[in-house]
Amino acid sequence: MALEPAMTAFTSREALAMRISALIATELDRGARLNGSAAIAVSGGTTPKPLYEALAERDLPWGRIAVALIDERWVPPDHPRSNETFVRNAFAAATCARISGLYQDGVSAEKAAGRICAAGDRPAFNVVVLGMGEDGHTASWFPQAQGLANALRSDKPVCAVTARRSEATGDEVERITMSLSAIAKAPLVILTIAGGEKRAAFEAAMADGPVEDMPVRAILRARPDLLVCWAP
Ligand SMILES: O=C(O)[C@H](O)[C@@H](O)[C@H](O)[C@H](O)COP(=O)(O)O
Repeated sequence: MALEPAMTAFTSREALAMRISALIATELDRGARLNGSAAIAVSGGTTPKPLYEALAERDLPWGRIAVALIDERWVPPDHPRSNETFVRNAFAAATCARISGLYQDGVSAEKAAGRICAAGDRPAFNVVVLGMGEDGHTASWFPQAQGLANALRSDKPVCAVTARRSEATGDEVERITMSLSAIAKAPLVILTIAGGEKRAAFEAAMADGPVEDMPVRAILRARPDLLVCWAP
């Protein structure tokens, strides 16, 4: 029987944050001890805030731990929707953490992705923390988005995607995101979701169907060992 991701249901978002921050801390501490440094790639959004805050309180060698973004809405750090600023605020307690963003002022996401790939300085991540939208997107792999196929097949660490503009929120269209190949390399891949709608979306994503319709399927199928954590 093919291995498939199993969901761990927590009684609350706080319980998820406490348990999973302990698991992540163990992985980062081990990496820092064995290799001298460790790295975690994190999603933006809102759900993971308690998890990041709990992790930032952990007693870790933060000066040797890189915290990098999985993706970025193509807005500057002073924009209210900046993932970089969300992450910097959530990890504020880890004052020595080496936090880096993806946004580059004055250039397109495509141009910045090319520069980042050429620089070749994205770390090998010990842990990746994904979120998921109710439409089945993860990272910035949006359904039917321009650039999605490339993000799912490229061997480059990051690429640009043009998401569909949300009429409701007028969300920005241009994004930069880690590729499937980069995310799937991490020893520990964690997907955190919250609420009934996202649980239903996850169940739908677990069913057969095109990756283009629910791109989270790409990582569920590439890494059926990933840890799916749900809270009400
Ligand atoms: O830029 C982003 O929004 C994130 O990187 C995105 O992939 C996020 O993980 C999902 O949209 C879920 O967001 P929530 O967890 O806030 O619902």
